Amino acid sequence: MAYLQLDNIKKSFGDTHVIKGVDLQIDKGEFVVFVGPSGCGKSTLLRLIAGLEPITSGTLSLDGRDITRTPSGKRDLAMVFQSYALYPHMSVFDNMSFALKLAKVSKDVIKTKVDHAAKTLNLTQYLHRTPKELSGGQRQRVAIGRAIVRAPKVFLFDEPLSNLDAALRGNTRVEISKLHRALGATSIYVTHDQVEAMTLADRVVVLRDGLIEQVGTPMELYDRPANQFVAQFIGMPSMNMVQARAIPSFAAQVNGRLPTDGFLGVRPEGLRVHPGAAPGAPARVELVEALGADTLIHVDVAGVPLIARQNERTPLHPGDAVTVELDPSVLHFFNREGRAVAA
Ligand SMILES: Nc1ncnc2c1ncn2[C@@H]1O[C@H](COP(=O)(O)OP(=O)(O)OP(=O)(O)O)[C@@H](O)[C@H]1O
Repeated sequence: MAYLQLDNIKKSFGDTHVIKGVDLQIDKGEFVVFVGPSGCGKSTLLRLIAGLEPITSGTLSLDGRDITRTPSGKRDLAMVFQSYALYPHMSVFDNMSFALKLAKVSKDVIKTKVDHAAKTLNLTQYLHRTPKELSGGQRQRVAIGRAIVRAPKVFLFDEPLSNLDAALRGNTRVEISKLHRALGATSIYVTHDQVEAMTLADRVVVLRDGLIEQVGTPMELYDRPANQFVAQFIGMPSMNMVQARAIPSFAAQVNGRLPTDGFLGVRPEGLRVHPGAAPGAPARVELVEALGADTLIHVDVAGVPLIARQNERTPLHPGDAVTVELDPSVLHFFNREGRAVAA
């Protein structure tokens, strides 16, 4: 049995079925990230694991113990929220030690644990401050510290970085990643952010409409998506999706390998854009987005809008006539139902 095991977990709010039967095994020490479109049930699934919502049916077990009906406080899990949920009138030290005090841990042990967590999170110099005297990133680190001192079996993170600005988000993400490497704690993390999912996760769980679409390492999902939904959800910009016969020169190139009523998927880096006429599909440039390190070129190929990414800068402009070439080594094929078929 896995360290944390979800067997056919379902959740309904009245007549609304939100989680429709989730099976998942998480190993000790794993960092698992839940992603999916808004409303797919990521937070609800996390809250079911945390015990903040009752599970309608199914079994949840942790370290060999059935905790399906165990109250939240007795599950040995710690949750870090987007909103920090710190006590505003208490110092950082008191915020971090609160749960230990409640558990009647001795003062000396509390001090050792809080000092250690503060050191790990670079918070030592702020221990006497109150939350309002801290930046957003520091507050979130206090919230994480509060979880660390409890040494829970599993850390649960619900979009912990979404209130931070882009730069702080990046820094705090790196800190969470280092922290995970240092502590090796089993973690489940809900996010909207692709970069967080790809960089933090040992495995990513892609959810849609209350069900798991695919579970895999970030690169497995990127390189071998099981279906069109995962293919287009993972990766920015999304994988280009072209009906088999929409672009004749592409159809000729993949001839026989793609179901005739299926779809060809190609990531932006799998398209090459050449100025003027060349072997490939004739196209027109719609938009050029220079991002600094790379460039996104939006093209119209036989009425199909596609996005190409290239590392070098481009002299191309909207309206230019170009040719789009497929890199045959990175193609994805999907059948009519959207399931991946062997390339
Ligand atoms: N207490 C509740 N009562 C009724 N419906 C609820 C309740 N909580 C959540 N839902 C519904 O369950 C669905 C899943 O919500 P959930 O918050 O888990 O989605 P999510 O994937 O985390 O979304 P987001 O990314 O927008 O936060 C939504 O349709 C939501 O409206």
